[in-house]
Amino acid sequence: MPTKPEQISARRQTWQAFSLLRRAALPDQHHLGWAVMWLVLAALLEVMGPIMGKALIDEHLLPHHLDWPRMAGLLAGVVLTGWIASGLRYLQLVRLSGLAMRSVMRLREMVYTHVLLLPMAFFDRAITGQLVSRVTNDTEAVKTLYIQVLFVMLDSTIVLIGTVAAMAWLDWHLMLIVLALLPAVLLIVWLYQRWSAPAVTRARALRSDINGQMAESIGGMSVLQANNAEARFGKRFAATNQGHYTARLSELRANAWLLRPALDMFNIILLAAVIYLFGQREMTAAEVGVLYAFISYLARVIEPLIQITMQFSQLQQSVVATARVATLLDEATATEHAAPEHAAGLAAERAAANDGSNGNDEGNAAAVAIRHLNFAYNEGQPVLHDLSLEIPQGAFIGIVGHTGSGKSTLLSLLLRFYPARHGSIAIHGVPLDAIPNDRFRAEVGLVPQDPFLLAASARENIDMGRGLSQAQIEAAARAAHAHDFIAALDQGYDTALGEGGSRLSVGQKQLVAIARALAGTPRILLLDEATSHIDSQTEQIVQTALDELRGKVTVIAIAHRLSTIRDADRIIVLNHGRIAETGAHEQLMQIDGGLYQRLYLLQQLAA
Ligand SMILES: Nc1ncnc2c1ncn2[C@@H]1O[C@H](COP(=O)(O)OP(=O)(O)OP(=O)(O)O)[C@@H](O)[C@H]1O
Repeated sequence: MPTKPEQISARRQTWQAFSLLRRAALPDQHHLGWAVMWLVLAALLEVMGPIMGKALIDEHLLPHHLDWPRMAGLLAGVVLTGWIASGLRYLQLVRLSGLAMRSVMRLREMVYTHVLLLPMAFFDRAITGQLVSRVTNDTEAVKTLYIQVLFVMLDSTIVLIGTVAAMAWLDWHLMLIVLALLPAVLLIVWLYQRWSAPAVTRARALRSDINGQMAESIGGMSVLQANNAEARFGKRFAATNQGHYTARLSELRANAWLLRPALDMFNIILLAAVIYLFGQREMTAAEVGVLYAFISYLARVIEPLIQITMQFSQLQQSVVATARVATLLDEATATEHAAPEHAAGLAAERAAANDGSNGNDEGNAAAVAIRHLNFAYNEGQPVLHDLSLEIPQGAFIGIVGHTGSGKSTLLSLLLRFYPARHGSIAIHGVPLDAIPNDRFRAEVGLVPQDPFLLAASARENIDMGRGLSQAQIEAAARAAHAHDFIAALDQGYDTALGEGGSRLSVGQKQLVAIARALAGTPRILLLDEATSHIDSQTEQIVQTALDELRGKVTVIAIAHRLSTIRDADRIIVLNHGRIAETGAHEQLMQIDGGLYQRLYLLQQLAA
């Protein structure tokens, strides 16, 4: 029989979830073994209690056979088995909870580290909220899977099997009658789940809406308040919140009106049936003990059945969530460029080449050499066409062009965010993909359009975990003209800058971002529209900082504001992914009707 695709995917998800579960718990394997052993022992002891109770009643109380030491032994047995079982359950829970928590911790670390290594292309299609939810909520599902689902199921199954076996040993006729009535429990739980499932799904969806609305409102608070939309948003939130409340209420109603009463009623019916059947028999002394044991066992049969059935929907949800984490972990990470040995090999090759003075050594090579570069994000939609470009070391290069002309794409390729498959890019004479990651990141600095400051101190924002000395941090801040305003903050470099650097002005944030890039002493500095959001005065400061870098650092700056790159050694004008014009400002202004001239005049007019 052919297998349906959804069956395959459900099976694949289950397989993915359980293999991830195993991977996360691998270092704790021995705890798992102990937890199962405590669980089995506790269940067996719990089954033994009523058997000893029965012996006490049958052999001593009813026949008035007062063998005190044996009676005390049996009584102690009843009490002790219960106590020891509780103790073992505690031990099992400690082992299991520890294992589950550590598995979640390990998984979170795995997911976070993996996300950090993913290629930029992945983030083009990723949704931030969903990724965060993978790291926080979905990894938590692993804990649920261990503690709530698998162990409750295992526990309930062991208790059920043990209890049914004990009942069969006591009176197998009666056991069969009890078993015959049990499918009714399954029917009740099934009905409950049918009734409550829509409410559970609705409540879950609405809870995620509540989180979403809250995040959206906080993120866009300025727009929200500026548009006087507080009341409207408040109303929308209240409606969602009310919906969530109603859904939770229906879920609880299903529990209160159907599940509990029906099960209690069923318990009573079962009890009545057992008592009635005993009533039909000739009551011997032995029968009283069996009756006591049977009554003790009844609850232990129904409860595990409810637990097992109730866990199924939880199991399904946890498997789906865990499989989502597994899929994320299966995403291929960005290429790890040139392993250290390879890098050492390259360095040796280059040294040998230098000795031979072939003229293409790092010292003389262009800072950036691009040859016949073609690039498309999506097959068939080229963004860059046959681009060739040579940038000498220490030059200041401006890149301009209309929106969508490919400026940021070129920068992304220089930053190795995407692989350049057609054509080549070399930095200081070495092809991009032959430069080891660490060296590449040290050599190329980036100042993005959005400075992205951490909710940390000015020092930490410049250092970015590189362990730089105060002198290095200060030198970078001075070079970026950020030192004076940082030193004037109440705690200087140790001042917390607030979330997203909220304590600083937009221009100041950008200067901190420049300091951060310079702190790594890059040989090439890339600026992606770093001046587009700042005032003219700060732009002047940035220009001065860039001027001071001339000859020392190769600067490649994309700028919408042409004043930023007016003084560049060379300006490259991109048009639909091709180099349309190139030259210094004065040269480009000579081209009548040229793209640069038009862009410049338009900006002059606007100013
Ligand atoms: N991640 C991406 N996935 C698919 N297409 C993209 C992606 N980024 C940019 N593009 C497309 O590539 C083309 C060039 O975009 P790019 O961002 O490089 O232009 P730009 O010159 O930097 O524009 P702007 O000045 O507006 O930033 C555009 O058509 C854009 O739609």
